[in-house]
Amino acid sequence: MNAQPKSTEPAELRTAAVIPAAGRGVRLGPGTPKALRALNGTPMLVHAVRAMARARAVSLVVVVAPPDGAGEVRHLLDEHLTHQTSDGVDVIVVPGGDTRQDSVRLGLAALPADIGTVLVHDAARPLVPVDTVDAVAAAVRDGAPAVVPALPVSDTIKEVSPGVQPGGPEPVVGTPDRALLRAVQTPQGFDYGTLAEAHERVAREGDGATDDAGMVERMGVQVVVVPGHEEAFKVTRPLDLVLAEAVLARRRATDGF
Ligand SMILES: Nc1ccn([C@@H]2O[C@H](COP(=O)(O)OP(=O)(O)OP(=O)(O)O)[C@@H](O)[C@H]2O)c(=O)n1
Ligand SMILES: C[C@](O)(CO)[C@H](O)COP(=O)(O)O
Repeated sequence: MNAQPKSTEPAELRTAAVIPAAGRGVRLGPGTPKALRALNGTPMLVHAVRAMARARAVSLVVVVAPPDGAGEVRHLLDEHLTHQTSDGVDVIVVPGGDTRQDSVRLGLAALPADIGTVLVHDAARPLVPVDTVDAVAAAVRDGAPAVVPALPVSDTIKEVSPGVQPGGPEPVVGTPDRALLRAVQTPQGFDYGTLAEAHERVAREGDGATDDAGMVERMGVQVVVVPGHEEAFKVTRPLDLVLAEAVLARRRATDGF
């Protein structure tokens, strides 16, 4: 558990985390919604909530549950989180939507009026280290309206045009300079007003993005990158579960939790 005291941020400028957890996890395969699947016996979502609650700045966590599963998620969190394991942070649960974007928007709508900074964090990135969360929150609080943690890419990336036949060979149209590419993670941190406006615009105009920062970029707001962490990877496919359980086993062996 983090021994550092919680931030002394004035009440009118509190920081909240919104955790979209309403996805099915189609790429992981059939079964329980992804966020509710267990990693070493504990639901992925519980790991994610603890990771956010441990951050110094965070004083409220909003979990966005599968649309028909808010009651089950509330029950599960009550079962797994004690005052100690949630670092005394309030955790509220709201139902989500059909897309990640809808779910984040519904999470933002549940925030009280005294939130100045929002961290949006995938339930599917359950092992993000607290230092990464703190670094994102600190960058927002230091004045950046939009902050994303990211890592350099290790593969060479090709841009393709659609193949003539689905599943057939795809013509390569370019090879971007790898040194300038970053693989983006969460939590992504925002000034509340900036993110709320971006989501309102997208809902109105219907042009989505695969991450929240992408919506803010479209408004012409400068997004900045801070270092991400290998352990903040997204659990997307079955092999990611194997890696996540190995990371947890290593943490248990080295840190005792
Ligand atoms: N309608 C949705 C879809 C996704 N998410 C959340 O957004 C995060 C990142 O999404 P992803 O990893 O793509 O999850 P899924 O959409 O569940 O995965 P898949 O595309 O394989 O179904 C996850 O925590 C997921 O629960 C959400 O809250 N609401
Ligand atoms: C937000 C995100 O995790 C940043 O990498 C990612 O864009 C989510 O994408 P997905 O389509 O939900 O996997």
